[in-house]
Parts: sequence; C-alpha cells; structure tokens
Amino acid sequence: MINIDVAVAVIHFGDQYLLGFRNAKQHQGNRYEFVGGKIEANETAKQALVREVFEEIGLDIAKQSVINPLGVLRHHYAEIEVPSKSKTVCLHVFRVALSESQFTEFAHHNEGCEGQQLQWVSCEDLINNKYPLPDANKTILQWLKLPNIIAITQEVGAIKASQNNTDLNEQSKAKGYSAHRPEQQWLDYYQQTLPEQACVYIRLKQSNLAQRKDLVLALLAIRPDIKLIIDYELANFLDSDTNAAMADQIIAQHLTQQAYLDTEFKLLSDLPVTVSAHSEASVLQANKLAQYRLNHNLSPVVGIFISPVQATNTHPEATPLGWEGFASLAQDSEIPVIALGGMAPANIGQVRYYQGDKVAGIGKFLT
Ligand SMILES: Nc1nc2c([nH]c(=O)n2[C@H]2C[C@H](O)[C@@H](COP(=O)(O)OP(=O)(O)OP(=O)(O)O)O2)c(=O)[nH]1
Repeated sequence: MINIDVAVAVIHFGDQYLLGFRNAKQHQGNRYEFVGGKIEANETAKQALVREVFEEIGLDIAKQSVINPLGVLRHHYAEIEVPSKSKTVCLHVFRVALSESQFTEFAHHNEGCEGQQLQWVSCEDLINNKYPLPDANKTILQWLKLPNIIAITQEVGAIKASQNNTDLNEQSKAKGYSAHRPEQQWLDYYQQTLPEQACVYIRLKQSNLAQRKDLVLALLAIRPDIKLIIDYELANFLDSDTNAAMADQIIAQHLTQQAYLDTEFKLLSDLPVTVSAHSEASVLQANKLAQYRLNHNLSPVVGIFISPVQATNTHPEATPLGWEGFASLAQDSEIPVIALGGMAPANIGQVRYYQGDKVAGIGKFLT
C-alpha cells in the first residue's frame, strides 16, 4: 500500500480560483486539480507548497501572497484491478490569496511550466462541481462552500424591545407572534439587521426545540436570502421533508465541544458539520471526528469555531486565547478554522495571518 503526503494550493484572487488539468497518464488523470504535489522528505507541507507552485506555474507565493492552512484530509484511492497500486493520499490544503499585482501579472497565463492547461474559474462554478476534480477534493469544495463571514445570533431574551426599530413586518406577524413577545422582537431584530446573503449560526440554547424550529422557519420565510447553521439537535428534530425543502438555506449543523467527545456519535441529519473548540484537546478530538466521518463517508466537518480569540462582552468569564494562542490551536486543526470572540468582519486578514480561515461574531456582524 502506498501512502503519500501532498501539498495542495487553493490559489485565488477574490472570487477567481486557479485550476490545473491533470494529464491522462497521471493518477486521477483527465481531471482538474489544484496546483500541488508530493511533499519530499525533510520538507514541511508549506515548503513543499511554495516549491510545487513555483515548479508548476512559475509563481513565487512566498512573496506577496497570503497563505493560510485550510485543512488536512486523508483519502484512500482503491485500485480494484491492481490492488498493489491502491494509495492513500494525505492532502495538506492551503488557501493562497494572490496579491493584486500577482493576479494581474498571472491572469492571462493559460499554460503551466509543464505544459499543463491552467484555468481561472469562479468560486460558484467550482463549488457547484462544474469542473471534475479528483475524488478527495469533494471535501475541499465543502470547506470552501462555508462562507467566510458568519454572524451568530443572541438568545431570544437578550434582544430588548429598544434594540428594535418597531416597524413590524406583516409576514412575521402572520406567523402568529404578538408584537410584544420576545420571539417577535428577536425576529424583527434579525430581519432588519442581518446583512444581505448573510450566513448565520442560530445559537438558541435557552429555547426548546419546538421554539427553535418555529423561529428558524419564520426567519427563513422573511429572509430567504440568508444561509443558516443550526444546532445538531434541531437538525435531528426537523423532519427529513423540512430538511430537504430547506437544503439550500440550512447549510450545516453545529456540535458543541461536549457533543463530539464521542467521535462515533450518531447524527441523524446528513448536513455538513461545524464544531466549537476552546482547547488543544478539543481541537485534536475534532480532527478525529473529521477523519472518522471521512472514513465512513459521512457528511464532512467543514469548520471549527475556535474561541475566544479576544475578550468579549457576551462571555466575560472566558479567558481570551490572544492571537498567538489562537494561532497555536489553529495550527493543530485539520479543519478550516473560524475565529470567534471580539471579532469584526474586517478582522479576516488578521485571522488568516494567524492561521485561521474565517471569522464569526455577534454584534459587529449586523448592519
Ligand atoms: N496536485 C494535486 N493532487 C491531488 C489533488 N487531489 C488529489 O487527490 N490529488 C492526488 C493525486 C495524486 O495521487 C497526488 C498528487 O501527486 P502529484 O501531482 O505529485 O503526483 P503525480 O500525479 O505526478 O503522481 P504519480 O503519478 O507520480 O504517482 O495527490 C489536487 O487537487 N491537486
């Protein structure tokens, strides 16, 4: 059995992503690929990444580009006819954001240094599988599908009437909530303040499942543009018809640190998974959960919220990790890292500098 470690560069400039094409003779040939290749002995994954990108497309990403880890995944390619050729690849995947001048210089290249075809494609086409990639890459596309900026809701009781602009929405009223009920205030508040196309983690620990279900369905009815992450208990509680009808809008189910201590923990819904972590032990446990789910062909773990990066009013009791502490946990993660705690959307650059990939928060993520 062959085991190889591969460095993979998800090179992009904004919404444009770079793909190469594997020639027919290569393993997983006649498919598109992210630029990359085998990690040599005595080389770190990042060193291999920089070398491979330079060898394959002549671009020096050590200068100007922002490189941050996306994740690590192991995938077994079985060769039924010649079992000795079966191999397990361990892909060390990095996001490589080009600078504007690199992109301007490189955008017209359509051939790599080895004569291979190169193509820039939109994020939307990429994540909607328009370009056939090696089988292992389906997990990378799921990672990329999770938006980079995530708003998190407050509990129903935390939204005060004064926070609302009391211009009540007719559709919410039609749902049967009285204007003075906290549920209505919560709906009005988020209807008005969530940015367009927002991705929102609905965190409602103090409401029961029936209440959470009503709120989620009512919010989706008045804000069909948004995407939601819901807690796994609610995902289990929604029947499969509701889940299917909402499949475009409910994009992931969330597990708290406590819930995934057992990696074989059964989830009824096949939505992709996000998890939270506050310590090295839980990051390592989340890695195990992610690999277990890959090995068993279950929906992947697509994001890990690591918190609190900085002090926050909503969790005054928690000790902040600080940027260095955050970076050290993020480096251990094999799942794209979402920074949480004292964050604003504008922190995304800093998050990536400190080895995270996405950013989440409560107050500063609203309009
Ligand atoms: N470069 C790259 N390789 C990928 C991707 N996804 C994926 O499963 N792989 C696999 C295919 C290969 O088995 C391995 C990459 O090795 P490579 O590009 O150095 O190797 P190669 O095809 O020349 O390999 P070989 O025939 O010499 O064994 O990783 C991807 O997006 N990019």
